[in-house]
Amino acid sequence: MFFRKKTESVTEQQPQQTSSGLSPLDSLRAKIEIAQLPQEVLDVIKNEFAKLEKTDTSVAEYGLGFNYIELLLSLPWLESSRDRLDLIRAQSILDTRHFGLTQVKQRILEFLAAKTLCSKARQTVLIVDDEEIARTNMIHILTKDGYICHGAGNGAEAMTILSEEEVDLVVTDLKMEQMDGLELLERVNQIRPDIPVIMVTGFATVGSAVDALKKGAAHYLGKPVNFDELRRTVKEVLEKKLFVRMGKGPILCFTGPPGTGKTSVGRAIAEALQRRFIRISLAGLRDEAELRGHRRTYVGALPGRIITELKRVGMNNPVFMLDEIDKIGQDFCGDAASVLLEVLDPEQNVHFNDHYLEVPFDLSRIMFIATANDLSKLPGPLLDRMECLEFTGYTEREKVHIAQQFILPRQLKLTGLTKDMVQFSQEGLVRVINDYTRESGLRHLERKIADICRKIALLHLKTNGKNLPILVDVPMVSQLLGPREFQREAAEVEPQIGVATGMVWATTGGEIISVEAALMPGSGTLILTGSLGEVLRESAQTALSFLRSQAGVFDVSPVFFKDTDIHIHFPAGAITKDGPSAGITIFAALLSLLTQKPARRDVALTGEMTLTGRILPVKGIREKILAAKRAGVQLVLLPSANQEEVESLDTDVLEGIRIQLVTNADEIVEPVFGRQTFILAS
Ligand SMILES: Nc1ncnc2c1ncn2[C@@H]1O[C@H](COP(=O)(O)OP(=O)(O)OP(=O)(O)O)[C@@H](O)[C@H]1O
Repeated sequence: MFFRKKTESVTEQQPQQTSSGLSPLDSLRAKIEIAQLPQEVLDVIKNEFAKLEKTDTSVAEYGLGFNYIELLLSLPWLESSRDRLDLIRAQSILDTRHFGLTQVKQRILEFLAAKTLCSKARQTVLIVDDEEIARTNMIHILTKDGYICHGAGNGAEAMTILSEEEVDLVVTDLKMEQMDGLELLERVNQIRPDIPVIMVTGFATVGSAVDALKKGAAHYLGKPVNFDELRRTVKEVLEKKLFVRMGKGPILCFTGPPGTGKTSVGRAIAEALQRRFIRISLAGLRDEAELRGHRRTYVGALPGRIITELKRVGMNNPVFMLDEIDKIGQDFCGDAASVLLEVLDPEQNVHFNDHYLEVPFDLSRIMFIATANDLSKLPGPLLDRMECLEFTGYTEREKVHIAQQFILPRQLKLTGLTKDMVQFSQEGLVRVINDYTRESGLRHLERKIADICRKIALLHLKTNGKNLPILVDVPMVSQLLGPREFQREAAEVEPQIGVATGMVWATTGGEIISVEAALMPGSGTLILTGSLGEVLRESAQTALSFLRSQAGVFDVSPVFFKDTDIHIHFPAGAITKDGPSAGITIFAALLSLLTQKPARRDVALTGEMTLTGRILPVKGIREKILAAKRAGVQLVLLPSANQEEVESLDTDVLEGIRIQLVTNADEIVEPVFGRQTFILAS
C-alpha cells in the first residue's frame, strides 16, 4: 500500500502504479515538469516535492503533501476563457431568457459596454534603454503586438514622458547614465504606483533581480532580451492591469424577493460573456475558513469554497455568484465584511490568500455578483462597495406571461410532454397563481406547474394517450392540485372590531398583516406580541399616545387607558416585523377598538405616524401594492409623500386597486370606517 495507518482513506484511493506504469511519485514529477504555472507557484511545488521525496510513504505528511501538490497543479492559475463582448448578442440572451426586468437589463448592458470599451482601448508601453538598437527592437516588437510605444534613453527622459503621456507599463534597462533603472523604479512607485515596471538588464545577477523585485518591479528579464519572453511578460503584466481596471467600480448586487430572477439573470450574463458560471450560497456561513480554507497543519484541512469551485470549473475568470450575502450566519466567526471585501475588492483580491494554498491566488479576473434579499442586513463598508440592482415582484399579468412563455415550455420538456398533449387556459394559470401560491416571485408557481405536468404525464400514460390534448382550466386545476392553499384573506373576511389590515415589506416581498387590538381590565399597560422589532414597538407607543392626546377629536373616552391594559398583536409570527411603516395601521386598529366600530378589512394601510398624527413616507410601495392585490384588497391608503413613487408605477401594478394618499391620521377615518361612522370633533 502507498499510504498506511493514519491516512487510510487516502491510501485506498492512491494506486501503487499509475496506468502509465510510473509510480505515483514519478507520475507527479512528470506532471510538474510539463506544468505551465506562474513561477512562484512552481517554486512552491518544487520545494514541496523535494520534501516529499525525502518523506517515508507510510507517514501522514506524505499523503498530505501529495494531495497539496496535486491541488496546486490542478488549479486554473493561468487558464481564462476569452470574453465575448458582443452587446447585441448579450441583449438577445437576456431578452430571450427573461421577460420584463427592463431596468436591470439596461444596467447590465451598460456595465458590459463599459467593459467592452475598456478592453478595446490600446495600452501604452514606455521603453527605457540607453542602447538605441535594443530600444528600437523592443519598440518594434511591441508595436507589432498592438501596443502604443514610447522610447526614452534614460530615467530622466522617461520621467518627462511620464509627466506628459498616459502610460500603462514601463520596461526599463537597469544600468543607464543620468538616472538608472532602480532610481526610475523608485520614482515611478512614488508618483504613479499603478504603473508596473519590468526591469531588463545585461548584468543579471540574483542579487540585482532580488533588489529590483524588492523595490516593487513587476518582473525581471535578462539581456539579451528574448523577444518571446518579453512579449509574454508584457502581455501577462498588462492583462493583469486591465483586469484590475475592468474589475474596478462597484460590484453588482442583485436584491429582491426570492424567485424574481436574480440567479437566472446571473447565469444569462455568464452565457452572454461565454464565461463559466459558479454559484455558492453564503446563507448560514459560520466560519471564515469555509471561504478561505484551513491551514494545512489542521487535520482534514481543505481549501475554501472559492478555490474549490475554481478548480471545478477549470477557469480563473468565471461569473461567480455569491448568493444570499445578507444571510451570513449571525454567529460568524471573524469579520464577515472584511473577508468579503477581500474577496470582492479588485484592489485586494489580486492576492487572495486561501489558508490551505499558502500561495496567493489572483481573483481579480472573476466577475463577482452578489445577491441579497434584505440590504439592511449588510455591513456598511460592504454596501458602500456595491451597486444594487433591484428585482421587484411580478404582477399577476406578468406571472401569467412568464408562465406561458418560459416556465411552461421548460416544465413540459422536463416531463416529456408537448404543446399538443397539454394546454393551459389563461384562467387556469390565474387560478394556480392566486389559489396555490402567495409570493412576489415565481418559485412556487414553477413548482406547482411542474406538479401539474407530472400529474398529467401519469394521466396520459394511464389512459394510453386518450383524451388528448388535456386542457388545464379552472376545474382541472382544482382536480389536480386539490383544495386551494391560499385565500384572498382581505376580501373574504368580515370587518371586525379592533382589527385593521396593514402592508409590510419583508425579505420575501410585500406581505399583508392584520393588526389586532384588545382591551381588558388592568393598570394602563401596553402589551405587544408577534415577532416585533424595537422600532415597531415604538410605533405602537406613538400611535397610542397620539390617540390619548387627541381622545376628544376622535370621540373616545379621555381616560380609556386608566384602568385597562391594551394588547396589540401581529399574527403571522413567522414574518419578522420591524420598521415604522405599521404606525398608521396600529392607529386604525386602536381607533376601531376604542370606538367599537369595525374597520374595513379590504382597505390596507401603510405609513409611519408621528406623535402629532402626521403620516410619513415609507419604502417598498410597489411590493406592498402587489401584496395587497394578491390578498384582494380594494383600497390602499399611502402617505402623500410617496406620491411620486406611486405615479412612477406601471399601470399594470395599479390596475384593479384604488390608491388614496393621506397626510394626517384623521384622513384614514372615512375610508376605513365609512362615511359618518363617527363624528370627529372639530
Ligand atoms: N423575468 C423572468 N422571465 C422569465 N423567467 C423568470 C423571470 N424571473 C424569474 N424567472 C424564473 O423563475 C425561476 C426562479 O428564478 P431565480 O432562481 O433566478 O430566482 P432568484 O431571484 O435567484 O431567487 P432566490 O432569491 O430564492 O435565489 C427561474 O426558473 C427563472 O428562470
